[in-house]
Amino acid sequence: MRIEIAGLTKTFRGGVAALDGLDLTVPTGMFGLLGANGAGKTTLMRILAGIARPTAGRVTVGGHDLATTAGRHAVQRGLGYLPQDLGVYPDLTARQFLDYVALLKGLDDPTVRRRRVGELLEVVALTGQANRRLRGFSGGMRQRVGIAQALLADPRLLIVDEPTAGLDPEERIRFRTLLSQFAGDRTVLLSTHIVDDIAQTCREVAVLSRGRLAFRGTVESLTREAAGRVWSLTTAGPPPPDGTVVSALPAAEGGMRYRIVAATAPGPTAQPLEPALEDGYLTVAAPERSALNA
Ligand SMILES: Nc1ncnc2c1ncn2[C@@H]1O[C@H](COP(=O)(O)OP(=O)(O)OP(=O)(O)O)[C@@H](O)[C@H]1O
Repeated sequence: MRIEIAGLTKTFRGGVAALDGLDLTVPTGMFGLLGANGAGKTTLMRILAGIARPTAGRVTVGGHDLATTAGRHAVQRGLGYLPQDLGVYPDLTARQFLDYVALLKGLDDPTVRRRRVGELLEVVALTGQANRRLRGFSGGMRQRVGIAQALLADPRLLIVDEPTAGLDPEERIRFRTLLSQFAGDRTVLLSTHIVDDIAQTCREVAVLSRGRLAFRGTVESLTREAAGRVWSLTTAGPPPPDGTVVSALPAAEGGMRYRIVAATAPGPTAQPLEPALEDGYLTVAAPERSALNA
């Protein structure tokens, strides 16, 4: 299910342009969406889910135009959405909650519904906790309930907004593996701040910056954006003012060892390094600012 976005603009009251003439094509499979806080990721996802309306521009999902009521309904029938903050009813058990959402999604036949809920509890490895109230669930368990509710109607398009924020490493890995397994010939749009989640699951990625497309391409080509721009510099003094400090570690020989993304060597003793995805992301998303020196 291909998503075609052209000239997409969303301006909020007060003049904030959350999206500013965005052009983007999203193919079938897992697709990553990266961007700093406020870059416009959630706004884009809400528009794709039919919850928010654009100020200008055109979006089609699987050929259906989101500007029309018929188009929105067609998209919503094949859509699963896991928002940043999924409201759950704490007094319901996982099974009751999923049953309730399934009913809202039109799974009217109780036998079909029971079977589908049971299947999904199995998929997200919560069968053993199915009859516990959601109030006692950990963040990771709640996110798994969230993904189960998003998958109830077997969507062709799954939109997930920062699903791994706040999860411990084990839960994060489990969750992103689940998404990859689900993707197959469907479209999964994964928005996150966590560059590693994209590196481990997506072939292609887009980077949003201030409502515009800063990059679109393969994960490898985003990494290559930083080729020749990543440096290691050990110094007892402060980091150089130009460039973005990616990491700072105490050096064995004293002082600090900085990993720096900068167009030119940040000092005479700087050593070139192989770029990683995070370096590529910083090159396209924040070329003008340094993490430590901003
Ligand atoms: N309902 C709203 N009213 C006014 N401004 C809004 C509204 N929703 C979002 N914005 C603004 O639009 C911009 C983009 O916000 P958005 O939530 O889409 O970014 P984001 O990339 O999802 O950020 P985050 O990673 O923090 O969730 C921000 O400047 C935000 O303050």
